[in-house]
Amino acid sequence: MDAARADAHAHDEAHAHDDAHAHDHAHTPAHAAAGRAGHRDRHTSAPAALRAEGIVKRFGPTLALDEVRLTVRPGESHALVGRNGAGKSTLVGVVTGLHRPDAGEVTFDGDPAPAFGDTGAWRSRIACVHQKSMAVPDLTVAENLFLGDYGLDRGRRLINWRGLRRRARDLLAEYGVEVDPDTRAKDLPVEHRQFMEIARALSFGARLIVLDEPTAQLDARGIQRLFDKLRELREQGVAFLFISHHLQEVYELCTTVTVYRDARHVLTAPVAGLPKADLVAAMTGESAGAAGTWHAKPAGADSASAPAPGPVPEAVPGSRPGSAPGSAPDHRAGRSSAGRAEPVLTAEALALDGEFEALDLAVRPGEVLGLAGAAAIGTTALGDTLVGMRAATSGRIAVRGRPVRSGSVPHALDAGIGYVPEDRHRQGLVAGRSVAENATLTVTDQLGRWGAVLPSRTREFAQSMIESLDIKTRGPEQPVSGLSGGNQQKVVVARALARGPAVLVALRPTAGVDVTSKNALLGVVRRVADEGRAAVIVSDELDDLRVCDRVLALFHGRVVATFGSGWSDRELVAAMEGVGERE
Ligand SMILES: Nc1ncnc2c1ncn2[C@@H]1O[C@H](COP(=O)(O)OP(=O)(O)OP(=O)(O)O)[C@@H](O)[C@H]1O
Repeated sequence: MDAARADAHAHDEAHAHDDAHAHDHAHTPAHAAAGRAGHRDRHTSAPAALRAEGIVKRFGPTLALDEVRLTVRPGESHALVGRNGAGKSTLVGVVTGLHRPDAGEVTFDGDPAPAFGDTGAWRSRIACVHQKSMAVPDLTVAENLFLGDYGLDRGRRLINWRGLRRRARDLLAEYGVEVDPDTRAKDLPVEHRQFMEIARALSFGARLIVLDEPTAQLDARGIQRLFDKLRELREQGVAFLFISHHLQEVYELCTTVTVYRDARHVLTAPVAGLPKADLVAAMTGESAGAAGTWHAKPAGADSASAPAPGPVPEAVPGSRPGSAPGSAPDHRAGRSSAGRAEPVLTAEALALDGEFEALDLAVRPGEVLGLAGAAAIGTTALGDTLVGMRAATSGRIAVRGRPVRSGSVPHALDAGIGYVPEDRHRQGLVAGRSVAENATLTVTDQLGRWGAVLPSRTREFAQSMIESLDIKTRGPEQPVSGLSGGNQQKVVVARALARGPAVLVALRPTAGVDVTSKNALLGVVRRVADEGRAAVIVSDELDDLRVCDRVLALFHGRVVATFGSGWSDRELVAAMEGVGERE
């Protein structure tokens, strides 16, 4: 057992016996707030808002939860963290009445959980605000708030629309949510949609809300407003279970953290005083490696300075428009000659009306270019345009000097542009198909003669991807729908790499990916460039951008600043927020 593991083990031991033990140390502001709000703490034996004990859940041969436990106190912000596939979503499914556990017990405020299938009773106990909207897009906020609950009209055939709107306004006001009840859900910014769903949950009586990666689609200001709102509600005794891969957010918002690893509970501890390295060690079972030192050595130095950049999976033979990893005589050739070499990807006067203004780009061999900016202000549209998802209003794109037809994904693929889309559910994966089939979707023409896909080649190729990207799956044959969210994202990246692209364009590639896999994925992107190809990362995640050699910050569809690799978080964030000064 190494030191870190021993450390994590010590934590396990310290906290394994009784979750409540962790709370002995947790006299945090939240607990004080809960006390002020009239909520008894454990010393006056208040029952837990949620207690799950000995939960077991299997999906076929997969043991997703192995006798895990979780206790959330009234008015507490409790983080549940763990690597992709650790069992977090499955636990949420169990405690929200979505999955029936194979064993174990769930109680709310000391009462047994409602009967399986009694949705009304479950939602008066607990609600989950998902990453993806659960609202009906074409209905207004008021209609969504009271969907399936026309209580004010019970016994009447007609819905009292005016009453509904008034009640919606009262409800939103009660929780301090400033959203117009007449807005259609599809027109709401993500942040307001989340507020609406929180208000809806509270209106059913729930005092415990699960937030599943709530900040995934918010910009920095949106995150602050969300956190302010959550703190305010916590003061009123509302408890939160916060699922996140952003550990700094766990430290900022939560008072207690529980870690699951490989379907098991490994740690529950107060957040204050828990070193981040210990938390990561508990998640991974090993000591945390140095992260984020992508540019530790000057350009042209040996690439060994980057943290654990796993090997880029071998692309399917004969499939690569880009240079083959093995064929690049000098793996660092790209970076060292980045200034001179012909660009791999160019865009000239590229523009898309309403999204971004005419801009020029040149990404050279060995270079990772970052396009930084919130999704809402043109960066996603720019990424989509580079990969053919959207047709530019004007301008040209070329790969190694060869023009690429605008607005055609197949043409972009043939030209050597590999694409990691942002929304893996909509654009990334075919749910019913296996990991192997999904990973090779872009190369089926290379996997057998005359269009026949040879299962053995598909499997072999998928297996190498599974190993290189550390995809947690039962094997290449498992349907992707059975993978955890983060592991699905890795399959999307595998698919983009399958063709050995000349340039890899990745939109927020690490969204939903755990802390260790994030480094592995970014390492793969880095290596694509180090092998003499090129990469573009479109993101507002600072960790994604750290791997870039050059970052262009966009604000309202315009490049407002350019950074080399030595930027500080503050100056890059300021540029993305439109208040930067560096050009
Ligand atoms: N519907 C399902 N069918 C089969 N296996 C499943 C299903 N849902 C989850 N699993 C398996 O259960 C395990 C736990 O998955 P879960 O989604 O709970 O992980 P997670 O911790 O939420 O991961 P992530 O951070 O990637 O979302 C994984 O091995 C996953 O493959």
